[in-house]
Amino acid sequence: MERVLKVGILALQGAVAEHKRSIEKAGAEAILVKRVEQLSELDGLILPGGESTTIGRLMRHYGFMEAIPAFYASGKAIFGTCAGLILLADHIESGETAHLRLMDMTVMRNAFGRQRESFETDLKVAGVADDLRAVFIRAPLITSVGSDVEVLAMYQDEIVVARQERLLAASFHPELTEDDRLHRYFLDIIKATV
Ligand SMILES: NC(=O)CC[C@H](N)C(=O)O
Repeated sequence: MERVLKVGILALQGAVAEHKRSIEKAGAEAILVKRVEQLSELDGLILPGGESTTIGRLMRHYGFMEAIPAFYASGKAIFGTCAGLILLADHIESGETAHLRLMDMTVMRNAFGRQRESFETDLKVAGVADDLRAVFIRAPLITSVGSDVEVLAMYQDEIVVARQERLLAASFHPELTEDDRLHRYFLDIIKATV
C-alpha cells in the first residue's frame, strides 16, 4: 500500500489552516511547520499566501532562508501560493522583501493594482484542469521566466502558474476553494520524488 505523504505548511503567517484543509482533502497528512527541524520529516512543503515581507522577515529570523534551499536541494518539492510565489522567486521587481531565490523567474507584487484588489475566475492550467477556480487577492504576477520554467497558466496574457522541476508556483489562492486539483497536482510532483 502507498504510504500517506507528509506535506508541511510553513506556519509563520498567512493562509495556513486553509492549505491544511486542502492537503487533507487531497489525501495527504498536513503538518504545520514553525521550526526548521520539522523539515526533515516532510515529503513536500507549501509556502502559503499572506504578506510576503512579513513571512520573509520571519523566515530569516527562524533560519528558513538556509533550511528551505537545503530542503529543495535534497530532492524535495515546494509549492508557493501568492506571497509564497513571491518568496520562491529569483527576482522581485522593486522592494526589499527577503526571498529564497529558488525559481528562475521575476515577479511583481500587487500587480493587479487597487481597482482589482481581489477577484475570482476560472483558469485553464496545463495538465491540471480546464476550469480551475482561482481566487486572486492582491496577487503578484510572474513577469518573466527562465528557460527551465514551464508556464502552466496565463490570465489575460500574464503568467499566473509556473513550474520548474519540483517547484510549483501560483499567484492565486487555491486553498480558498473546494477545488483541490492544484494540490493534487502538487502531490503528484511529490510522489515522483519519493
Ligand atoms: N494574498 C497574498 O498572498 C498577497 C501577497 C501580498 N500582496 C504580498 O505582496 O505579500
